[in-house]
Amino acid sequence: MAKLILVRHGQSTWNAANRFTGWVDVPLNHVGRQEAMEAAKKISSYQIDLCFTSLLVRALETTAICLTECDGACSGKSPVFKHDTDDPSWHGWDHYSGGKSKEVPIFMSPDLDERYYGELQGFNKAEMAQKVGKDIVHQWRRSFSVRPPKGESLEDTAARTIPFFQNRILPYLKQGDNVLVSAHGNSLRSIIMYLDHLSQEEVPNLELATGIPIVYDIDEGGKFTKKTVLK
Ligand SMILES: O=C(O)[C@@H](CO)OP(=O)(O)O
Repeated sequence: MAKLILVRHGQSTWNAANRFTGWVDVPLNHVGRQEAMEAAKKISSYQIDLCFTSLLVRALETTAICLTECDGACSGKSPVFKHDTDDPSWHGWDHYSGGKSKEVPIFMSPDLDERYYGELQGFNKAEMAQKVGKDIVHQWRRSFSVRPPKGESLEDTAARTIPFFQNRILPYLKQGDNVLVSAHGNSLRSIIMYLDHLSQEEVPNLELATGIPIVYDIDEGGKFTKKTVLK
């Protein structure tokens, strides 16, 4: 029985300022780092075999804190961020060989990045609601198929996150590995929509808190048998 642990990054500076963030690469604030430390404690009994994260620093920081701020999660192994060794500007792996017994590899992918918020990025959410109306802003933020101006809908986001989940993450779960995924409110909402079989009408009500791990049990056939929210 494998575990899939999904965690939305801790509070970022722009979560705290109530600004549309999307692909703007803002870091965690103090509260976010504390939340990530709490998440680390909550997942410490799971013995994580590998990790996937987006490329955005708030998810990378959350990953690093989750895998270093508790004794259990890495079972004495080193967490190692895996960069693209085909990139000619990359250097550094020549004299290191890792492997499952020594490290917890962390794979980074833009497919797990937050939904792109287009022209809304940087604007305050409450001020935008006053300007264009609460209902329109709610549609932009939570509907499945409505796109924010020049941005991605949740449907667009799902078109990259779900194939990534099926092709890159699920094979590890099927072979019994425990996998941590550190990502974002909407990239994770799209994955949870798929895992929980939520309809387009149900998904607007799905909200994810920062830094709260969600654990799924998966059997050998890749069937999801249980979901636990570690509040
Ligand atoms: O601004 C964003 O990128 C996201 C997540 O913080 O916001 P929302 O919850 O409004 O989709």
